[in-house]
Amino acid sequence: MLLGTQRVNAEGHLEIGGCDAIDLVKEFGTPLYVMDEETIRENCRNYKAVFEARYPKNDISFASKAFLNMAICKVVEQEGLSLDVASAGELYTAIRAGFPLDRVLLHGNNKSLFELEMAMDFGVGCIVVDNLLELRQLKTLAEKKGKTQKILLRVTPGIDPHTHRRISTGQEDTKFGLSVANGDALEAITEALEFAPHLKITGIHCHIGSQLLDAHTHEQAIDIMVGFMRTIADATGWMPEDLDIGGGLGIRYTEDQHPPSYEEFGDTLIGALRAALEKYDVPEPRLLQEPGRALVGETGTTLYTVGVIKRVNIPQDPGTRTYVTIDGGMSDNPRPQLYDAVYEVLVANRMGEAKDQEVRIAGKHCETDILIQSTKIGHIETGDILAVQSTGAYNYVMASNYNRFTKPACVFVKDGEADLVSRRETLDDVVRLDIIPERLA
Ligand SMILES: Cc1ncc(COP(=O)(O)O)c(C=O)c1O
Ligand SMILES: N[C@@H](CCCC[NH3+])C(=O)O
Repeated sequence: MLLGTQRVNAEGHLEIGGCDAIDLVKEFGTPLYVMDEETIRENCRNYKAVFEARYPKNDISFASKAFLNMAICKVVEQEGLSLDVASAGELYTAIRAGFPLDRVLLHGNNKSLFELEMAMDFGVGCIVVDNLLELRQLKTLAEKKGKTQKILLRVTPGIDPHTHRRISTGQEDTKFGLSVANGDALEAITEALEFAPHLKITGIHCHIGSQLLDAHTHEQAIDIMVGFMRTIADATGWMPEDLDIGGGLGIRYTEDQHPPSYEEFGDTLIGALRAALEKYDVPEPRLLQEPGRALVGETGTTLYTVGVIKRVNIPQDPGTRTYVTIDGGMSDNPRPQLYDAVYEVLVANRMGEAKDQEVRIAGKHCETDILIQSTKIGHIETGDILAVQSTGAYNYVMASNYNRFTKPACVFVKDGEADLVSRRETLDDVVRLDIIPERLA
């Protein structure tokens, strides 16, 4: 499977964004996160175009938790998307990149007073309120500052999206949002309306889960959310103007995964929305979405250098297993450990070869950090370059310094050019926050 601008060039090497992966390794080293800028841009444009064609009253925010640095803020801004941030750090990145803050939404299930105040002081367009404590704190802050803050209320539609349990958020038993079913959400909305003019609630939000490989749960969520809009209007006389259905569309990590195309997803969502608007007699809201993974996931490739190759005996047939060890692991991609995530791998310097041996790809941490349990590749030697695909979402942003590894560099490739957008950490970076107190010196 080749994704985005990935190609095999005349040397039999993997090429991304017109750049030979082996040249990238020579220039930037490994592990290396390579992001295919043209495909990110195309994805932003296509996703937007799909919804604009089907339901013009809409706005798409990129969920920056999936991939964030200052360079992506520029790309997202240039492509006309809004930005969803979920912490002071994500917000600060947007601020430092000069992202228009009226196009930023702030999320978080336990926002600190510092985060709320920062958002208000910098003029963040919308704060997605998760709970009553936050609602009341925000009202007090807005009153003190003499400002009107736009908000959405995050609600729990009470449906299980059937994805990995650690990335399911739409069910009743969740730390996120307030329940539609037990009346908590309606109570909070009634209170929010009383907080005018300090708070201006414009609508409701839900996010049901991530890496969803069909649109069925989104359809259910839309029905519940629009039904809830009717309930709100009947109970309070106020009809929400905004309906935010979060993100969640899945991507291809392996060839056998078949998420809906943007078009299919758009058809299903807008079909469900129109049906629900009619069913509950609700006027057209502005439809907001926050895709993360679907815009960047398939655009990332991580390059690693192969080190130790070890054959070990195992009790079962055929009796041996080959461990191919890379120069990274769970510190640059914790997803296999956290979510049993699966990945495909290419040998970037031997692209045309028959895949005739089964191997296990292991990391170099003091853990059994297996990146890929079992995969077929061709001939492999120490020094070869492995390219793990679909690492554009929740990899770079989830990297850690476990075992005091230095975090890898990240490059954007486009039209044969490669630009460093986040440099590799140095050993000095690893100790830069350490302090030896005087009594230990
Ligand atoms: C509130 C919210 N919005 C958007 C997203 C983006 O999700 P995804 O990357 O699955 O599109 C998430 C993460 O799952 C989220 O929690
Ligand atoms: N980090 C998760 C996704 C979390 C979604 C954010 N709400 C993953 O890698 O799949």
